[in-house]
Amino acid sequence: MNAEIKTQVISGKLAAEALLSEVKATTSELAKSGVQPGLAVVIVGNDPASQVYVSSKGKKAEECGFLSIKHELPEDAAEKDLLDLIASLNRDDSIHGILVQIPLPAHIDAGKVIQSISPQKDVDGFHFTNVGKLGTGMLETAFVPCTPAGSMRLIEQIHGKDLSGLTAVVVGRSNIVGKPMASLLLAANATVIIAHSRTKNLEAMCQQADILVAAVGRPKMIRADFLKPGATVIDVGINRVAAGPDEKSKLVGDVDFDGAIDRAGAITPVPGGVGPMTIAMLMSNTLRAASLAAALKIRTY
Ligand SMILES: NC(=O)C1=CN([C@@H]2O[C@H](COP(=O)(O)OP(=O)(O)OC[C@H]3O[C@@H](n4cnc5c(N)ncnc54)[C@H](OP(=O)(O)O)[C@@H]3O)[C@@H](O)[C@H]2O)C=CC1
Ligand SMILES: Nc1nc(=O)c2c([nH]1)NC[C@@H]1CN(c3ccc(C(=O)N[C@@H](CCC(=O)O)C(=O)O)cc3)C=[N+]21
Repeated sequence: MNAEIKTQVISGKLAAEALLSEVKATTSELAKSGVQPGLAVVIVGNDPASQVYVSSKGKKAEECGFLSIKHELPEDAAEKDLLDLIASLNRDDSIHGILVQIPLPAHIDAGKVIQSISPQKDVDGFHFTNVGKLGTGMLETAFVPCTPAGSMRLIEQIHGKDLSGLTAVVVGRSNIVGKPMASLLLAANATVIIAHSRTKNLEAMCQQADILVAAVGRPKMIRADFLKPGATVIDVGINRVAAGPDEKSKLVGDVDFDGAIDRAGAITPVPGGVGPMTIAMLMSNTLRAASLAAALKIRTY
């Protein structure tokens, strides 16, 4: 390890445990007034990676004391069946959060499905209403996408809530990670650069970053020489790669962790970084949805 830089490995696992224990405590408080948060997770098809994520979301929801419901639709389910299911979950008072696992099969219009979820139950923060609130800085009432929200909490551990004067580079511009991440960094006063596949000289761009967020989906693409010494590196990438001829596949991020650790000031590992925070934020968003729904039941006069 570099003698001059003492690199901090940011544990998303620990931060997620801390957040989940807060969620559990607030859930027990809410139970006293007869409210139990309910999360419905919908999965279409049997992609093995999606199955793993969905069951871990269900397990965490139960651990938090939530009502946890899973709906599994076959790969060839009609779009209308999925829309009908969402309509019934929208009407169901015991369900406060609805998550439709992405990706969906190609014959289903994912955009249409996402927009059919009630914005008040959109714990993924993908509905236009929530995207618009985030984009216009109305964070008090928005549901913020879980991965960027979780990443912000990890950044907060290093830099606090106010990122004034810091340059943040987000590599990736997807609607579920890159763009909302950039909006949150901007809302926290960072100067934000969004890089993507058409960016010229990515390496020089990344070297500007006091905070670098990698959300690309390319294993170990961000190397040590992309980093400004001492930078905070948030690795969102989850890439399953072959480990060896007879070994099981393993997970790697978008950052070359072993190289980057000698140059970064702080860095998230994969696994054990952003991933667990994503799931913890989903629980936090579901609790928030349940609390807001309960508050709205109180008479105004
Ligand atoms: N930890 C977690 O909880 C989560 C992790 N992920 C992971 O994060 C990663 C990104 O996910 P997601 O945003 O959905 O992915 P997308 O594939 O939707 O987006 C990838 C982005 O990276 C950009 N990109 C691709 N190649 C390059 C390149 N060579 N140079 C610069 N930019 C490039 C693309 O640019 P362009 O727009 O020009 O095509 C695009 O904006 C994946 O590994 C995914 O598995 C995702 C969600 C949650
Ligand atoms: N509607 C929707 N919302 C999502 O939030 C959503 C989605 N669809 N589709 C897929 C992506 C991906 N995603 C992850 C969540 C947790 C981990 C996670 O916990 N990862 C563990 C490792 C898990 C493992 O070993 O496979 C870790 O990084 O330590 C990873 C990825 C949520 N996504």
